[in-house]
Amino acid sequence: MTAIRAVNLHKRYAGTTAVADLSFAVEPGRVTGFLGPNGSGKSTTMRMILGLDRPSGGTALVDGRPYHELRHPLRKVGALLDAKAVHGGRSARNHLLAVAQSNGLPASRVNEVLETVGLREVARRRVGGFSLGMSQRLGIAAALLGDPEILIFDEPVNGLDPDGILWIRRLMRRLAAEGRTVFVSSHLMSEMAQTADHLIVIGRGRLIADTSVEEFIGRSSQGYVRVRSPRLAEVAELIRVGEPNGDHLRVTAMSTLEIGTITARAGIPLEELTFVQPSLEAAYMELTKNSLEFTS
Ligand SMILES: Nc1ncnc2c1ncn2[C@@H]1O[C@H](COP(=O)(O)OP(=O)(O)OP(=O)(O)O)[C@@H](O)[C@H]1O
Repeated sequence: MTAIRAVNLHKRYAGTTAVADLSFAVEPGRVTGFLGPNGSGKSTTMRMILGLDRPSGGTALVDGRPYHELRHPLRKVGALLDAKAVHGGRSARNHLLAVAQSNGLPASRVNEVLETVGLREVARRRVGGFSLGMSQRLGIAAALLGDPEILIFDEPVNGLDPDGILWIRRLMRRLAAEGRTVFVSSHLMSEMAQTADHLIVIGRGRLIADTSVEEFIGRSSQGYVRVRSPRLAEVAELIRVGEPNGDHLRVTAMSTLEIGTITARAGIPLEELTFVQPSLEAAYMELTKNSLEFTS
């Protein structure tokens, strides 16, 4: 059963289209990365899934229903959107107790989730004094309170130190291994490559790719050969398949050996003949380059 489904989702704010005709499905038992540059509409989409924003068109379904029709929403879906959006005067424990009580969840869950996120020792401290990493952990504790099948995390590693990042990655992998649905946004390909099984990539509110991470890596690891020569025009004419790119040629249809053999036979000197394996980040930049809100 598909856990989250967006069908022709659309969101317009005055003067801005934040999400445009967006359709995708998020399946259980894996981590699905929701990837896109800043301002591409990830938070808006997540807010529509969670019933916090009303779509201008289309629908967002959680377990086959709009969020507001779920009988026990927190038992179905837990979310971390903005970690700092909690009452700073309360202790971590009281914050979680308030969430549990107002949602008909047993108070016994509070200690369990405090333990899971490693905040037991600081449970009585005021949330207002928490670091960003501690706040993220608290937000995740709140998301886990109802022991939900579906988890939605918006940029959970933003601003965390390496320990915190590793911890969140492991937690997400564990939740998915338990058969839960994990839908997590990020603007960093490198982060998603290490955490996600599947990717939904958007740019300017539109779907760019819906693919497994494996496939994405496979597709983007084709590479090309960079050729530089003081007689570049002659090289281009000889090999015919090179694409001029500034002071060099980019060749995808020939190997370094083929190019080297042809140019050696013609007696043309080369300054450079390199096989370039693009990084995942580079592949992602290439994919989204036309959909950046601002380019520097
Ligand atoms: N309440 C709002 N009113 C007006 N415009 C908004 C509002 N919320 C978002 N937007 C606009 O909608 C677009 C998408 O924003 P959104 O926050 O969903 O993107 P994002 O991918 O989550 O970005 P980021 O990674 O920077 O959080 C942006 O152009 C943003 O300025």
